[in-house]
Amino acid sequence: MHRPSRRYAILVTLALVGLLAALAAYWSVLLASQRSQQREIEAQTWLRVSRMALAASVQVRTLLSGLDYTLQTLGAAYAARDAAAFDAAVHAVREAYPDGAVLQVAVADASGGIAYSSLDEAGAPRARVSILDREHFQVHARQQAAGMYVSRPVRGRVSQRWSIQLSRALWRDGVFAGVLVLSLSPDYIAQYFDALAVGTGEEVVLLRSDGYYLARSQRQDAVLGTAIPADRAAFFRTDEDSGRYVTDSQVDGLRRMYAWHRVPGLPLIASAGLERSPVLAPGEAEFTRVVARNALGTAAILTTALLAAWLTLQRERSDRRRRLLEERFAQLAQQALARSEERLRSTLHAVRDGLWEWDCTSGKVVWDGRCAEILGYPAEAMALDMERFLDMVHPADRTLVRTAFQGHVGNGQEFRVEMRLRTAAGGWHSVESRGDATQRDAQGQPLQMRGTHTDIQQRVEQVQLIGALLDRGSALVLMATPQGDIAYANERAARSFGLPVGAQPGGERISLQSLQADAQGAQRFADLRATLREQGSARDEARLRLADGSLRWFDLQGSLLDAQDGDGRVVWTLVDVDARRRAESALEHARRTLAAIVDRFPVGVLVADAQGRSIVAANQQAQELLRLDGAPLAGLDLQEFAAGLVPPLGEALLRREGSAFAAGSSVQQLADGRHLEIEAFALLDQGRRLGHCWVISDATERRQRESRLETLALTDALTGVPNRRAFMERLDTEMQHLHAGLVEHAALLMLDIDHFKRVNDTWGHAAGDVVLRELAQTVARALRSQDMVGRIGGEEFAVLLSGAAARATLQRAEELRLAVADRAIGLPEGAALNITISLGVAGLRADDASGATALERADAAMYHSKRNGRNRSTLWSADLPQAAAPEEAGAGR
Ligand SMILES: Nc1nc2c(ncn2[C@@H]2O[C@H](COP(=O)(O)OP(=O)(O)OP(=O)(O)O)[C@@H](O)[C@H]2O)c(=O)[nH]1
Repeated sequence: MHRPSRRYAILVTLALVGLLAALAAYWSVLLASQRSQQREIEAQTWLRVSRMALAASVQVRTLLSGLDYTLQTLGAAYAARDAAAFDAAVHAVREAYPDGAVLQVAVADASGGIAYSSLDEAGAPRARVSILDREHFQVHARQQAAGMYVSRPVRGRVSQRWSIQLSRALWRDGVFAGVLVLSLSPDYIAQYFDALAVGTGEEVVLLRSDGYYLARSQRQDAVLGTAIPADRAAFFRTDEDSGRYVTDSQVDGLRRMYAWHRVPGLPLIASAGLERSPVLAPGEAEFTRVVARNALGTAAILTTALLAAWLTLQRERSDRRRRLLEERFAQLAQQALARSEERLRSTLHAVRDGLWEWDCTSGKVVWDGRCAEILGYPAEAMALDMERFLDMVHPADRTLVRTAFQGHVGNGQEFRVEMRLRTAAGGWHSVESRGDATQRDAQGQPLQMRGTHTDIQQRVEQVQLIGALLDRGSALVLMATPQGDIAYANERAARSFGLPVGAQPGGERISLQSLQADAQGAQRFADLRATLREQGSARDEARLRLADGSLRWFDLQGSLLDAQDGDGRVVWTLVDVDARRRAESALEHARRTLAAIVDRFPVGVLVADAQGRSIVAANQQAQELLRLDGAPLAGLDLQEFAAGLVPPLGEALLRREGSAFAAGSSVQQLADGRHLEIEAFALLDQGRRLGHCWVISDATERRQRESRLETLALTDALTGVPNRRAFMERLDTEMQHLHAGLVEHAALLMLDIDHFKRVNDTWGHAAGDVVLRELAQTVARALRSQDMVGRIGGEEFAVLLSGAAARATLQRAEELRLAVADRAIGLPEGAALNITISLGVAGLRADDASGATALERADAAMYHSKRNGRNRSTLWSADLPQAAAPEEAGAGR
C-alpha cells in the first residue's frame, strides 16, 4: 500500500534535485557571462586609461624635448657673450610659447647669483638675487644632472606663482660657469592634459619620479608643492616603464583606475586616472538587474516546481485514498452481496412456497412436493382432480375459492384466496393460494393456471391469538381508517356498537365520529384526532351512543398504528367509565348540595384540610363574621389567613393540642365590642382525620344578656348597690389580696339605721324604702373608687375600704355618720326625715380565715354602738364586749 507513495516521493524528489542542478548550472553560466562582461569592460577601461597615460607621456616628452632644445640654444647664445644676441634669443623663446607659458629665463653665475633675468627692466639696476640654495642650482653645481633638470614646482617669492624650473648647467672651458634656468608654468602643461581628461572623473597628472606633482589636468593648485602618497609612489619604483593600479584619489577622494608611463629620457611619469564607478557601474547595475530578474525567474520556477510536486503528491495521496475507498467499497459490496445472497437463500428456504398447476380443461390439479409437505403429506408431487381438491378445502371456504376463481376468469381479478385445507392428520391448515393464467385460448379463457401455496397457518394463528387477546380484555378496541371509518372492532366493541366482529367489510362503513352523542362531542372528537396527528397519541372522555340507543361514557385513547404516519390508521382503545362518571356526577351534586347548605348555614363554617395547611371550604356567614371581603377563602394558606385576622381570632383558630388543632369552644371578645364564639372540632371518619372545622357564631347578645343577669344577681334591687353575695365575693377577693400582700391594709365598716322599724311604722314601708335608697346613695357617693358598699341585710350596709387602716377608718365612719345625720330625706308624702346610723369598724387581718370573720368583728363593733346609744361609731377591739369604755365616737353628738 505504501510502496506507490514512496516511489512517487522519490520521483518527485529526483525531479526537484534535477531542476535544482539545472538551475545551478544556469546560474553558473549566467554569473560567468556577467563576470566576463564586467572583465571586458574593465579591460577596455584599462586600455583607455593606459592610452591616456601614454598620450600624456608622449605630449610631455615632446614639450620638454622642445624646451630642452631651447635651453641648449640659449646656453650656446649665452656662451657667445653677446648680451644683445642672448637677449634677442630669450625674447624669441618667449615669443615662441603662448603667453604665460615661459615665465622667466634666468642665468645664475657659478656662485648662484642671478646674472641675467628676462624679467629685468632694460638698463635698470637689479637687486642682487641668489639661487645658490635652490635645488636645481645645487644639482648642477654638484654635477648630479647630466642634461636638463626638472625641478619641483616652486612658488615665486614675489609673484606667488607656481613654476617648474627647467635648468641646464653652463660650462665655460670645462669649468662650471653657472646655470641657465627656464621657468615653465605648470598651467601650460596642464592645458595639454585638458584635451585628454574630460570631466571630474578623469584625471591626468605629471609627476616627478620622486612623486612630486608637476601638473594636473584639474584642481592643480591643490596638488602643486605636494607629492603623491608614499604607497602610491611605490608603484613607480620598478624597472617597468608603465604600470597600473586602483586607488582613491587624495585630491577628491574618487576611486580611480590609474595607468602610468614614464616620460622617456626624463625622470618624469605621466599618469592618467578614470573614475571607476561611472565606468563599471552600468555593467554592475546591469549585472544586478540580470541577477534580480533571474532570481525572480528562478524563484518562480522553484515555486512552480514545488507546487507541482506538492500537487502531484496530493493527487497521488487522494488517488491512493480513492483506491483504498474503492477497495473498501468493493469489499463491502462483496460482503453485502454475500449477505444478500445468504438472505435470499434463507428467505427461499424460509418461505418455502409450494407450486401448483391446474389444467382448466381437464380440471386436473398438480401439487409439487412442498404443497404436499405443507399439509403433512410426504414431500412428493400430488395429482388431484377437481372433486378431490374441493373435498380437501374446508366446507366454509369452498364458496370463497369458487368466487375467487370466477372473479379471475370472468373479470380478470387477481386470484388470491386464503383457505383451510385438510391435513394428512385430518385437521385443517391455512394456506394462501395465489395464481395466474399461464395459457389462454383465443377468447382469453385460461387454459392453464400456475400458482403458489403459502403456508399462512402461523399468521392465521397469530391473528386469532391477537383477536382472542383483544376480545379477552375489558377494553373496546376499534381501528379507524385515515378517513375515520371503523375498519376493525374487537368482540366487545362490536357487541356494544352493533358491528361485525373483526375487520369491517368494505362498502358502507360506520364513522367513529358518528358514534358521538351530540354535535359537540363530534367536534371534540375531531379536535382529538388533530391532537393525535400532532403528538402521536391522544386521550379524552366522550359519551358514545351504543347499539341499543343508550349513551355511555368511555375513556378514549387513540394511538397511531404507524407512529411515523400521522395520517394513517388509528387504534382506539375505549374503556367504559360510565359508572365512574355517574358516581362523580352524583358526588359533584352532593358536594354542591353540601356547599349550598353550608353556605346558607346561620353560623360561620370554616374547614381546613387534614394537614391543617389550607382552607378547603368556608361559607358566606364566616366571611361576614370575620369581617372579610368577598374573596373566596377556599384554597388559602391557613397560617397566612389566620395571621390576617384581627386579634385574638388568629391565635384562637390556630390553638393546638399536640399535633392537631385544639377542639372545644371559646368566646373571643373583639376590639369592636363583639363576642365571637368559636367551636373547633376535628372531622373524623372512622378514626381517620379528614380535616378540621371551626364553627363561628356571634355571641355578643348572649354575652350581654348573661352579663345583665349576672349584674342583676349581684345587685340589690331596691338600692341598686351590690347585694350581700356580691359584697362577700369582693370581701373574699380583698382577703386574698391581703394574704398575697397585694394590699397592706383593708377595713370594714358596718352601718345600720337606728330605729328603722319606727320609720316603717310611722311613714309606711314605701317611705322606708325611700330612706334605704337615699342612705345607699349617700354612702356610695362618699366612697373612693376602690371602696365598695353592699347591702348586707334589711337596713344593714357594709363598706369595704381597700388599703385603709382600721383607725383611719373610724374617722371615715364618723364622717359618714355625720353626713347621713345631716341629710334630710324627702319622703313621698312631701315630709322630710332625718335619720341616724350606728357604725362598727374592724380591720381585715391576715390571719382571718375569711371575709366573714372580719365582717363579724365589724358587726360586733356596730352592735356595740347600738347598745351604747346608737348614732355612733365603734372600732372593734378584742376586749370589746367586756370593755368598760370601748373606743367609740360621736355618741350623742
Ligand atoms: N321599708 C322597709 N323596711 C324594712 C325592710 N327590711 C327590713 N325592714 C324593716 O326594718 C325593721 C328592722 O327593725 P329592727 O330590727 O327592730 O331594728 P330597728 O327598729 O332599726 O331598731 P334598732 O336597729 O335597734 O335601732 C323592721 O321593721 C323591718 O320590717 C325593707 O326592705 N323595707
